[in-house]
Amino acid sequence: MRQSLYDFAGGERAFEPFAAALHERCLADPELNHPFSHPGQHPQHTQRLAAYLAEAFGGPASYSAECANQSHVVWLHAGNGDMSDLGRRFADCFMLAADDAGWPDDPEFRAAIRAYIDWAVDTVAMSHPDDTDIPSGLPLPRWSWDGLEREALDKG
Ligand code: HEM
Repeated sequence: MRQSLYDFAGGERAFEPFAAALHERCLADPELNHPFSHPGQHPQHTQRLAAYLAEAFGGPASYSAECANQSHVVWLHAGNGDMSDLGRRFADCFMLAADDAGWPDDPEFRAAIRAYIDWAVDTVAMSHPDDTDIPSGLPLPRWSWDGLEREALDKG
């Protein structure tokens, strides 16, 4: 079986540096820094984001086991109105963070993670701009070289 995106990125050690770089990139962006500068954000933000992304890319299901489910993450981003420009900026930061963290610059890998983040921006961050009424118990979506793993979604 083909290596997961998680393993290809570098496995366990690859995700915290990536999440830290992504957070730095967001803070350095003139628009994106606002949502990330609100008080009361989770003190373990970077670690939780790292665990979420590791699981999304085929790593261990630690975020689902120890943190929360997809419903919570969608809810965190819901009800903020039109964020389309922020979404595009976030996706750009995501790709720059891959460089910052020294992730492989293999073109197929980069295309797979670009496809993921474009999809995730729509699904996670912008699916509920005007309400916070999120279906409960949504499983964390897994992404592979071929895109969304629907089977994982169906199984929950
Ligand atoms: C428009 C783009 C986005 C903005 C402005 C944004 C903003 C935020 C903010 C402000 C937080 C911190 C919430 C808190 O701790 O109170 C957060 C947490 C988080 N975001 Fe985003 N986000 C965006 C896109 C995304 C995307 C596309 C994903 C998924 C790939 C994502 C995954 C997460 C995760 C996993 C957390 C941490 C949840 C936890 O603490 O358990 N975000 N986001």
